[in-house]
Amino acid sequence: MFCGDETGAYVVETGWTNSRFGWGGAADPCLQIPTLLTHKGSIGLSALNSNENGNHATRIFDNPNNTSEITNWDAWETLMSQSISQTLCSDRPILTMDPGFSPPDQKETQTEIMFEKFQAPAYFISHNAALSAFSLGRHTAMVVDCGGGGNVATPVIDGIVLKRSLRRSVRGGDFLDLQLKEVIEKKTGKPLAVRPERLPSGKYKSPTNAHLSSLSASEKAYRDFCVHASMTDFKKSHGVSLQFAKVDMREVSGLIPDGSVYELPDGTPVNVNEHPDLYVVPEAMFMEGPLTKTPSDPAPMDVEGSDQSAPSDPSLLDVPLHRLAHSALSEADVDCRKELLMNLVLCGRGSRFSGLDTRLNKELTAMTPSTFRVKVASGKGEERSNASWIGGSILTSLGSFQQLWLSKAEYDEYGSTLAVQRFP
Ligand SMILES: Nc1ncnc2c1ncn2[C@@H]1O[C@H](COP(=O)(O)OP(=O)(O)OP(=O)(O)O)[C@@H](O)[C@H]1O
Repeated sequence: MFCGDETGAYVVETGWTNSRFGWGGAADPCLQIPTLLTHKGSIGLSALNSNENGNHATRIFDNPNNTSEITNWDAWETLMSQSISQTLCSDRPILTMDPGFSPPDQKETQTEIMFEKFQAPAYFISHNAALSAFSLGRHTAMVVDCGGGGNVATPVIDGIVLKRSLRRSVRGGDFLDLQLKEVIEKKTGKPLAVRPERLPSGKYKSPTNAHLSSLSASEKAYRDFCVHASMTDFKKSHGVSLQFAKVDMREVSGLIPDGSVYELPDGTPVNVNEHPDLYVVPEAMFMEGPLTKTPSDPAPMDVEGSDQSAPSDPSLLDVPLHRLAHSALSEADVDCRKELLMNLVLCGRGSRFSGLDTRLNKELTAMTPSTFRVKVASGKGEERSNASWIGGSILTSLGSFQQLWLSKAEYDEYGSTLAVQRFP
C-alpha cells in the first residue's frame, strides 16, 4: 500500500506510435511524443541526430509480431527519464500500461527500473483495454483499439482483461499508411519523397533543433517517421471524407469537395478529386481474406533484422476488424457475450475515420444472432485517441485505488516478482 500524502500519480502510456504522459486526475496527457523518435540519450527529432556508431533513432518496440515487446530498454529508459524531466515529475507514484500480450518478464524489468532508477515511491501496471473501458464508465466491455501497430480486440469483464480471448490484427494505422503510400506513388509515378522541413504543421519540432537536413533520406528511422507522419497528415486532413462501405467510386467522387488538393512533403500536389481510390484505402480494415504475407509476418514497417522465423502466435490474425472482434467474442464465456456486444468500446487514434463505428456496428450485427444487439460506444476526438490514458488518469485519482499500488517497501521486501503476481 502506498501511504504518501499526495496521490497525484504520473500516468504513462507507451504505444507503438505515440507515447502519452501526464498527471492522474487531468483530462488530457500533458506530453505526447512519437515513440519512434526515441534513441538512447535523446527523444524527439534530436533522436534522429544521435549518431552513435552510425545508428540513428532505434525503435523501443522493434518486433512487428509483438508490438508491445520492449526490445530496446535503453531507449525506453530515455523516453521515461526525458518525459519525467520535461514534466517535472519527481517522487510520484507511476502507472504504466500493458496491452496484455507483452512478454511475461517485461513487467519485472519495468518494475525494477521504476524503483531502482526512477525512485518511484509506488508503481502500478494496468491493462490498456480495462482503462479504455473505464474511461467511458464501463467495467465490462469489448474494447476494440485501433492503433498504429495493429488493432486489438479485448474482452473486459468486471475490470479484468480476458487475456486468452484477446485477438489482434496487423491491419492498423501503419498498414494503412503503406497502402496509402502505394496508391499515392502509383498516382504520382514516383517514390514518396520525404523532406522534414515540409512535415505537417511543424508539430514534431525538436526542442534541441535537430539538423535534419544533414541526414540521409535513406536512413531508415528517419524515412519511416517521415512516411508515417506524412500519411497520418493525409488521414487527418481528409479523414472526414475517407470512406468505408463498399461504395461505388462515382458516389465517392461526389463526396469529395471540388479542388481538393493535398500537397506532399516535397511539394508535389495530389489532386484528390482525380483519385477517388485514395478515399477508400481505409476499406482495407474490412476486406476479407489475408492482406499480408502471413499473420506472423505482417511487417507493418519493414523492420530490418527482425526474426522472420518467429513462431506464429494464434492470437495474431490477418482478418477484418469485425471478424477480429467476433473472434475475441467467441473466446469469451457464452454468458458474457450479450453484455460485451452491448458495450463495444471503440478507441485509439486509428479509429478516427468518420463512419467507422457505424460500419463496425453493421458488420458485427450481420454476424451475430438477431437476439444480440451491438452497441458501439466511443469518445469524441482526443478522448477517443487517448482513451487508455484517460482511464489511467481517472483510476489513479480514485481514493479507493490508493491501496492497490505496489509500494517501494513491498518491492524492497519481495522484489520485482511481486509485480507479476500483483499485475497479472
Ligand atoms: N484522424 C485520423 N484518422 C485516422 N487515423 C489516424 C488519424 N490520426 C492519426 N491516425 C493514425 O493513428 C495511428 C496511431 O494511433 P495511436 O496513437 O492510438 O497508436 P498507438 O497507441 O501509439 O499504437 P498502438 O496502439 O499500436 O500501440 C497512426 O497510424 C496514425 O496514422
